[in-house]
Amino acid sequence: MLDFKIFIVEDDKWYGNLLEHYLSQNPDYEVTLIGSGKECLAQLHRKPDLITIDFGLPDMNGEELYRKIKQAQPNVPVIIISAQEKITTAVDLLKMGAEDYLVKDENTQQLLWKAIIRLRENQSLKNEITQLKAELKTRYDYSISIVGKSPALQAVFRLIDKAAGSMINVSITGETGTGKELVAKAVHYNSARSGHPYVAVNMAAIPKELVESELFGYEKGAFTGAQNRKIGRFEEANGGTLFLDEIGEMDLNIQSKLLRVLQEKELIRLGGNSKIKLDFRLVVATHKNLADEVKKGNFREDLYYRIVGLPIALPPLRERKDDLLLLTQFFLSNYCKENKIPEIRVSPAGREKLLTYNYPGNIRELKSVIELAAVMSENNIIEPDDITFLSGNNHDVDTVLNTELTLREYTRLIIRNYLKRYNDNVLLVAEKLDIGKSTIYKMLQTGEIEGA
Ligand SMILES: Nc1ncnc2c1ncn2[C@@H]1O[C@H](COP(=O)(O)OP(=O)(O)OP(=O)(O)O)[C@@H](O)[C@H]1O
Repeated sequence: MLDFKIFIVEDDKWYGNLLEHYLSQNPDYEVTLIGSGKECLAQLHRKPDLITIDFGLPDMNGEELYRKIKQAQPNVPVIIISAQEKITTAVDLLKMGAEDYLVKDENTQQLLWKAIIRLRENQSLKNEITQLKAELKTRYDYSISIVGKSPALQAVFRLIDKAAGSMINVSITGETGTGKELVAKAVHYNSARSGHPYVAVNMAAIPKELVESELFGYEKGAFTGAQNRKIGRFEEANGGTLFLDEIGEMDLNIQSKLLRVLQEKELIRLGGNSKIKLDFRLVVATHKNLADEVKKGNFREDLYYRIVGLPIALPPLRERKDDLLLLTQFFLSNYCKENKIPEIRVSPAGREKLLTYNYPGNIRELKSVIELAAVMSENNIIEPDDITFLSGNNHDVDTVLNTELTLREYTRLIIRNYLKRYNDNVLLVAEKLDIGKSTIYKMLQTGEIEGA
């Protein structure tokens, strides 16, 4: 460990030597005794980790020296040691940011010893927090966490930059598992609001009757069971970003309340009467086409225009197959690192198989497929047999069409597939495909298709 440099500024030589001797018992401490304020300032270039100053120095008083030290080195901790017990002086210095204020008596050395230990513990916590914050930032440095080189994704990156650099609302659309939440986080953590909260609420996951209290919060006694005040999610996001996922699921009554909050930038908790000022950036996401929902009367038009802000549309994975192998590599290497196992590769035939599937669950599904394949693989190589597609539909539409079957054969393939999906329920399959049930029965009778 590097030595911890301590300056003791004390004009009483005997007392200074006492402190120096006492603190030097710790071999990690490099203690320097300094006799005056001026000399202390002259030595600051040595970058001490802590300075203790005697309040009553002959050349300048403790407060003046404190200010000068802080001007030169704002981050160095300073402990004041004083012969006088004037509370107001102590309070003033502590308010100005002094680390501690110790009164000279027979316990001073021990108190100082303890104060230094406390200080170092706090410093190591602070360092840890700074390091964690830096890590968090790289985690959301989207060029690392959002993988993809396809032109479609590059366009998304440019929009994330635009959104992060402004305060505009953002609306993200895309099928399930395309990375909507990842984009919302990237916008927040790269924006000027990154030091403030990021609050995510999934509208589809909150029971209807709880939505209002969850979003707006409530005062004690607002309704039966409201035993304490609860801060709502809007308020929690104050200063930061509120991410409303699946906004298309929000019911019309809540939509009008959200609109009011956005217009007035304030809310009243349920059962309360004081207005609370709000300031957050709204990011919404949906897998639905909101403009269509507006046409159908399911979504308020005025709210739609308020929230649409900067739209970011995420392409489905099947439309950017050039990213698929990159993502595969990314998930595989994460998997191996997390499980502390040697690198696993995908064989050329395995890669072919991965590329023929259409991934209705998009990147989330690819991740699960890859992790399962990694578990199933032998000798650190993923072969086609190790790969199982989760939706049970191994046929990418393009692949099926390229097989060039006859119409009769296509019909057979489709009916067989549906019967498998709906547990041989002929009536349901006939209804789903909008064909007569007798067509299916006939094919079953002649053995053209076989039931389960
Ligand atoms: N481009 C990408 N690079 C790396 N991982 C990604 C990428 N896109 C998505 N993922 C991963 O895929 C999973 C699903 O992403 P996310 O939850 O952001 O999708 P979503 O669109 O919000 O899904 P849903 O609509 O179902 O809520 C997550 O594990 C996420 O980390």
